[in-house]
Amino acid sequence: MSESNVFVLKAACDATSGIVASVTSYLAGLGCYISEMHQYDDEENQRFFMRAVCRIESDSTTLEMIREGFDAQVSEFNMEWELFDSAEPMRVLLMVSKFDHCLDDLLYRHRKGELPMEITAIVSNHKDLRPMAEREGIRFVHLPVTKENKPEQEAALVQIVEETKTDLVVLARYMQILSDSLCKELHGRAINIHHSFLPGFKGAKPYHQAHVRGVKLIGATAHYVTSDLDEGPIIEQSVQPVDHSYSPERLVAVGRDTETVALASAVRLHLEHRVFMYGNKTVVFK
Ligand SMILES: Nc1nc2c(c(=O)[nH]1)N[C@@H](CN(C=O)c1ccc(C(=O)N[C@@H](CCC(=O)O)C(=O)O)cc1)CN2
Repeated sequence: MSESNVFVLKAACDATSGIVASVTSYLAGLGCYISEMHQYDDEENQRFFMRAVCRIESDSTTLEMIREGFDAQVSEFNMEWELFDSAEPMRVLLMVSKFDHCLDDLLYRHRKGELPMEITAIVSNHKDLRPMAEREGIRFVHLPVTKENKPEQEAALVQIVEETKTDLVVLARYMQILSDSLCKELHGRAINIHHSFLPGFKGAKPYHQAHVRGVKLIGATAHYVTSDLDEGPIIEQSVQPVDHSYSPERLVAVGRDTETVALASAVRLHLEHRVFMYGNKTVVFK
């Protein structure tokens, strides 16, 4: 794929002075124009984060050259960094069970060009949504999961992730709990949508819990998947006001909207390299 002249730099290191000056002078020296820049200094943990969108304006500079010289430039900072070519959309595998609203929404936004991604496959533990995938001309893989075949089916999923060079797995209402080993394999590259405003109402039936509790707000939470169910670093949340007159069914209907909004936003933020995982939290440059 042709290299574009636009790239995104993500970097993090222990906080100290001179980081921004060192990075921006290096990029300017190579004829790069910085069109967008965010930085955050976590004073509590002395950790520094930055994201820059840059355009190469020099004909003699390539992204590979920038990568090759970067470590030497920032060696004093022991920096974790990555450069992403904006012409290379992330490769994304979507997982779903029976509820179709999040998958449908992501496919619509992708069709409208809102989500810069290559969809590598749609994987489901049920056959119900195969027609939705086929309508879009996307490979559909049915991997039914039982307690007995879970390791085998998860191994099949990992093989698909590897053979399709998938960068990100999105659990768009996939209702099976991923094993610890799969969570480790997909660390930092699997996003789940939980149908409640975490930390409230974990587990498979949050709307009924919300109704019983009589909440006045319901919502959804998009988070990175970890072995601890519904405990992963939160990327995005969305809420809607409700009241005593809402039946569980109406709560589910309103909840669907919060799920699609939260998940689409979280996926877009990840695709645009705007999210840093940091302990069990995130830093997000919107
Ligand atoms: N390792 C993780 N796996 C998954 C997570 C996660 O946070 N960590 N999130 C879930 C999604 N989810 C809530 O958002 C969720 C899905 C399913 C269940 C559950 O209890 N499932 C039962 C089976 C239900 C069924 O077959 O329909 C189970 O797996 O025994 C709880 C929460 C996705 N995976």
